[in-house]
Amino acid sequence: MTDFGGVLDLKIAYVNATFFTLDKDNLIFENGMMITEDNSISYIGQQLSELIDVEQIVDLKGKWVLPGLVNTHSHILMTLLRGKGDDMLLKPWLETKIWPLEQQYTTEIASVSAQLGILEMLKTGTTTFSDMFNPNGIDSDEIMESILSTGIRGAFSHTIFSMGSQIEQKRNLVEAERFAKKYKRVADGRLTTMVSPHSPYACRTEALLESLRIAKENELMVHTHVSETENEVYEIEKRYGVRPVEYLRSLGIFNQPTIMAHGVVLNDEEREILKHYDVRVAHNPISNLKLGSGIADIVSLLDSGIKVGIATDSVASNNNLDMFEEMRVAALLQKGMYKDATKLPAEKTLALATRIGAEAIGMGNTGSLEVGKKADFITIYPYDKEHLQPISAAYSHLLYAAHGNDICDVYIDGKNIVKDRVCLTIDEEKVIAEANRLQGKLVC
Ligand SMILES: CSC[C@H]1O[C@@H](n2cnc3c(O)ncnc32)[C@H](O)[C@@H]1O
Ligand SMILES: [Zn+2]
Repeated sequence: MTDFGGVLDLKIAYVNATFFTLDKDNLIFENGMMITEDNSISYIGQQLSELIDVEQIVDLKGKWVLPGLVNTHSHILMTLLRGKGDDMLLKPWLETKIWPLEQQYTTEIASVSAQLGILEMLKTGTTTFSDMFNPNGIDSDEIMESILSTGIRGAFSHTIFSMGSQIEQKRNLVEAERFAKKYKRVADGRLTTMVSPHSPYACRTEALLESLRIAKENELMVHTHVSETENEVYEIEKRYGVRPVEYLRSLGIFNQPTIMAHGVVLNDEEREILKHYDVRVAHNPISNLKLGSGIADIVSLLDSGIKVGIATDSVASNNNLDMFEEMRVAALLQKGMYKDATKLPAEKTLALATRIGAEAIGMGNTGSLEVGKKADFITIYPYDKEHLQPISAAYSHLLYAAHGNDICDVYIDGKNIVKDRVCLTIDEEKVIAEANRLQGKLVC
């Protein structure tokens, strides 16, 4: 595979900015400085008067600098399905709209979807994401090649289903395993893989057990949809006599590091199981609202000591990939649900969308501005933005007032990927034109 840009081994100082570390101490350095070497952060703190061996100085003049956002659950190949299935509950949405549309997929549609989705992610400040690919009729090698070239960081999986025949399921598993092995460590770990059985309702027991075997043998995380709706819990109880969490636990899935998307319908006993096995939850507040699934009780998950990340799900149920919007909705929902405005305060919610989200997907080498972590960061210039005035309360503005379009620059692995709102790795005009040409081929 071609590796976008090779390894960057310059020593660079970023100066004249306010740095929000979002580390455990939530340090803020006004008039601060960050030095990066070999794609990692080697200094963060007050501006130093003497710079030793620095080869380049980047003046960030008045900008806010924060770690890149981490989207813990998405389906980037669904980006061309934006607006093609609104105002429906999950089950009919999947069965009568999304799955028939995904049957029409070609590698070209998937590839343009990936480029458009990543363009949107990058330009709204997401530097890392964890994604489940739709496996129908696509050449995942071509898709991975095009994702690699964008410069983004992520963990990808070829989703495992058992909805067709045994032969189709077998083919699906073989491809998922090949994919998981091949892309386990690409571009110095910038791209990696997970193993993704779709859900307890769309996978037979044998497919879940095979997924577990692949994850174990290759030391990979499991990423799956669990307890998204009341209907799912009812269906699984009817099929297996136990709720989804107990069913997956009984199969041994949680013996492998696991991230489950949704967790909308959980009780205290299930939260205890998740905590015991260190299962992480990807919270998709907007998708859960739009599909009428409900509101996940994030406060109880966090109180139980469970790691929670924030996520968008796909644009077919969101309908954008703006993590600023997602964070704000996540915080407001918990306040409203608990009738308690102290729930999910700004700093905590930002931590879920950065450091804690990164840890939840096993990529703890990013997500905060700390010495030794990857140089993945984003900037905002607040001074010319009326909705970020007065500038006094930065954490508050980042959560309650900012939006994705405020992002000015994006750096990943120390490389400048977005500069003054222009993406340097994707031909924006071409991707948008291709997306508009191809979307007409998807009909349902
Ligand atoms: C594109 S990857 C795998 C598979 O997941 C389906 N999907 C997308 N969003 C959801 C969701 O919220 N719950 C369950 N399944 C979902 C998608 O259609 C793909 O087939
Ligand atoms: Zn999903």
